[in-house]
Amino acid sequence: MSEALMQNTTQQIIVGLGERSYPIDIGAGLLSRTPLFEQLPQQILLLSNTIVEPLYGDKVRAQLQHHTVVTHLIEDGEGAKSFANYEAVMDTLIRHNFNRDCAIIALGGGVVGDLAGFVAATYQRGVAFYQIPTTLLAQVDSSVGGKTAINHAGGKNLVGAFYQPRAVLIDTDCLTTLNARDYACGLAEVVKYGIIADAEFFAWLEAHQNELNQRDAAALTYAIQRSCEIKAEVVAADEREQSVRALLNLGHTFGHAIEAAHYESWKHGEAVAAGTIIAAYLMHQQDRLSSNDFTRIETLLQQLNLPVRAPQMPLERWQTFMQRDKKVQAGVVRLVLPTAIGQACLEPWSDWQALGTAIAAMSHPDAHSPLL
Ligand SMILES: NC(=O)c1ccc[n+]([C@@H]2O[C@H](COP(=O)([O-])OP(=O)(O)OC[C@H]3O[C@@H](n4cnc5c(N)ncnc54)[C@H](O)[C@@H]3O)[C@@H](O)[C@H]2O)c1
Ligand SMILES: O=C(O)C(=O)C[C@@H](O)[C@H](O)[C@H](O)COP(=O)(O)O
Ligand SMILES: [Zn+2]
Repeated sequence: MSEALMQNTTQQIIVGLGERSYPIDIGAGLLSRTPLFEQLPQQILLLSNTIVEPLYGDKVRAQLQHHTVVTHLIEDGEGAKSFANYEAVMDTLIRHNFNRDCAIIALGGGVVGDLAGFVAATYQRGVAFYQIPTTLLAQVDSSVGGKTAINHAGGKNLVGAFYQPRAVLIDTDCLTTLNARDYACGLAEVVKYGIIADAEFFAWLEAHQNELNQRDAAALTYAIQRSCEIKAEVVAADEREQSVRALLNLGHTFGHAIEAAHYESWKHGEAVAAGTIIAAYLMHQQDRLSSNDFTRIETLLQQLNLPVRAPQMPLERWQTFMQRDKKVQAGVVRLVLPTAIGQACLEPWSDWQALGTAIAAMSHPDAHSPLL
């Protein structure tokens, strides 16, 4: 048992959604805790992938010995958030006669969590859902807030549902096995919270970038905790993205276009980092973000091993994907735009010329992760 668990240093954050409120527990070694979750039903589907299950599957199943557990594994990678896997998981549930009082536990990163959540939202019109996120990105972002989805060839997350988990269990020890690129991806979403909501947190990230890059346990736990606090607060205020929740999409309108065009070579966090720079540059160009703040954003992302230039694509290609963004209203793209560190707004944007200039300035033919 890890020292943190023995000292009982679990942090708990509540996502306040009335009767659908749920806890996020954060700590080292939590996978060895009994029970993993309160009031789990008898039938459990453990959804994981071929990378994560060999690492942590036994630990989870060891805590579920009094339950009937069926494990379903999907392949690794963004491509697994697919209609084919959605159907395959449904087949497993039906083949094993899972009833509506079953539970689905997601063990993995954002891909596993998003697919598991969408299955949980729709199997027999909705069954209990639990998240055990194992990437930094999933721990700070995707496991919290109930956005679930699969991808379509026409774009990211185009088919999905808002469906909240019953609980989220974050074992920070899982991050020891994560590769450097996926670790950096999580930091992109952490930086996002600083930019949209908390200038002090952003300054803390600048001051602690060395510790974060070295995965220092204390720094990492604080970064996860603060990120989850911000996300929980935003989701509680606007569960279905009618207003303030849209800010969590900073960099994503551009980022999703990059991902959709380059699923093989760009990971979500990397695309979000490059998208954030485009949004920041656009505001800087319009004199609505100071050059000091623009430079701070660019520098921090670089220091955290994230790309700060997007791949080059014709403007029409950007436009095709961006027009499918879920924030589009009456055909007009709405962008999340940083106006200062700690502050952002959501704005309709129809000036494609200015957008094209910003995209071109922040794109590069050799753009890719600095860790490649
Ligand atoms: N629902 C939301 O609110 C939300 C938020 C952000 C991102 N997302 C989605 O999440 C996905 C990205 O998530 P991600 O970055 O976790 O990607 P991912 O799920 O593909 O995981 C990244 C890689 O890490 C591996 N992995 C996972 N845990 C590991 C561990 N502990 N040790 C070693 N390897 C491990 C995975 O097998 C994969 O190869 C995207 O599809 C994105 O759209 C959703
Ligand atoms: O929780 C949210 O709200 C977010 O936007 C979080 C994002 O980091 C995440 O990538 C989300 O899946 C994007 O959602 P989408 O609605 O743009 O598909
Ligand atoms: Zn994201």
